[in-house]
Amino acid sequence: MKYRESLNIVNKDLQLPAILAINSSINAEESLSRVFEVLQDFLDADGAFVNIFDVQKHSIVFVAHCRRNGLSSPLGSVEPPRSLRPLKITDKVLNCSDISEDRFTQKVLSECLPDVKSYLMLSMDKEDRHLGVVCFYSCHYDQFNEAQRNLLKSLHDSFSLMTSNALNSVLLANNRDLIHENDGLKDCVRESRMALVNRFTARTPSLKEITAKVEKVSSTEVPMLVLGETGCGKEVVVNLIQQLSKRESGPFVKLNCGAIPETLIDDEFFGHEKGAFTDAKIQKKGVFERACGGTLFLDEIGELSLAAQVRLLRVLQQKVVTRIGGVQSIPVDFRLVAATHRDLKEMAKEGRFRNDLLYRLNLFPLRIPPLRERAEDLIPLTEFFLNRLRSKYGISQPLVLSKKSVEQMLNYKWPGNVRELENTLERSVLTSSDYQNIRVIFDGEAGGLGPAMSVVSNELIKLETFEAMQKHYFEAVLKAAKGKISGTDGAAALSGMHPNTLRSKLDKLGVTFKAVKPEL
Ligand SMILES: Nc1ncnc2c1ncn2[C@@H]1O[C@H](COP(=O)(O)OP(=O)(O)OP(=O)(O)O)[C@@H](O)[C@H]1O
Repeated sequence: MKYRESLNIVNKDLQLPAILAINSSINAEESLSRVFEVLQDFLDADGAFVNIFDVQKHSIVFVAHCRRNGLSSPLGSVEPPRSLRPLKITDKVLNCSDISEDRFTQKVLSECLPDVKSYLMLSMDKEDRHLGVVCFYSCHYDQFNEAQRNLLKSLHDSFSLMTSNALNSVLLANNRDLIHENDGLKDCVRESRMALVNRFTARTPSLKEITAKVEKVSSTEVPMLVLGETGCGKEVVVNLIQQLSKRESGPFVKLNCGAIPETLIDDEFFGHEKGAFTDAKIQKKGVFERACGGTLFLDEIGELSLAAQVRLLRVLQQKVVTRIGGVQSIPVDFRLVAATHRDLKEMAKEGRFRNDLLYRLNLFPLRIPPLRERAEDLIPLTEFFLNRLRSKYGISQPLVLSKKSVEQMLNYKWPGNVRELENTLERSVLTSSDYQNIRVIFDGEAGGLGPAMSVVSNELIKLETFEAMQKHYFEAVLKAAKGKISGTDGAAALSGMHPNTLRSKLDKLGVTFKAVKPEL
């Protein structure tokens, strides 16, 4: 046999053990060190490495490295040199006898393996995409011959598998990093959203108790039903549920069932295809579809007709919807939170609410007690609202309720609950002439439920709109200040506001004034 032909013959004695060594592990480091052991005498290489190209991070990542003396050190990753191009590797393996002829590789290895002088390099590509390389190197020039190159060429497919496994591991790790980063970002968003909720919600003792319950089930997907009289804070609690849930970054879709006429409920629920009816100019998604991946809040669920309840139940069971005029079944994935001031059990007994729907909704009911049963909440809520009013109206001094008013408030029944408290305080502050001794004016329409009603003068109970009240108040203040805005005896000082805030307030209310000349 001629010398040249003998070089083309692959060393069969080594081929099979090498393939077995490569395939012995899915861990690239283990495979490489095993195959290196099999090939090291034949190749007479000083070391070998595998690197892959990470497209996401645009870097060359060394995933495995081993050296003849058994020592290997992690090589990390490097950015591909921008101004240089890699050598084109034809016929699967490149035999480079002098690294200075391949400036790209020379640059890539300059930091981590500066002593490399020659190498056999297998290029791993898939459909025009470069995956990485497997390289056996020497610290001497002109180390490798054709027989060695042929052997590596015959192992190309096995090395390919090893490289793509390594690439997958890197991509998985990247994914994990991204998930981690995403979780971190979600935590940040959640914290800032919670801070926002905290800013607009008084952390009353009852609310803390409710929040603890909500947190307990926050990792589950159970539907929740929030019960309570009107104005007691059901929506506040629903917002908390959403913010504490796993779906907090998903959509939060609200539908007030009491505000939708029966004829439109299907359209709200299911949406429609373009052209489904005369007015259907464009396609519309229903609430179930819009809430996909997030939370659907059905407020006033007790107002749903029996027919609409059937349709809701079907969606909850089958988790698919079809738009009006459509044929396609669209899968929907949402968490349901419902609220009502009605007694659904009573309604079910009377046949006005479906038992099967109630059963589904009532897995985790949260009852918010009316304000009259939450004496411990009254003071923190009052403080919270008074502080909010101060910043809303730019009042610099603290707002203090009269002692008598506080007593009346504690005895009052608050039929309109927290909403009534909020409105009552706003009205009282706006009509008060002494912020250090504010007399609370209770709701005249409340039906004489509290003792306070008797002490409020009828004239005040004939309530005007807030705007009109404010207008009258500021006109009176201006009159008392003889039209002066600033200064110690000016209207701003009298109303405890900054002069600029007062001017813009007067502007908004359309209060015109002229400075009145002091009488001589
Ligand atoms: N803990 C709280 N802190 C601050 N404001 C609150 C709190 N609870 C309720 N409120 C306020 O009271 C008002 C009524 O609350 P909310 O709308 O949540 O009540 P609701 O029970 O959903 O009422 P409805 O049955 O009429 O829909 C809102 O302005 C809300 O901001």
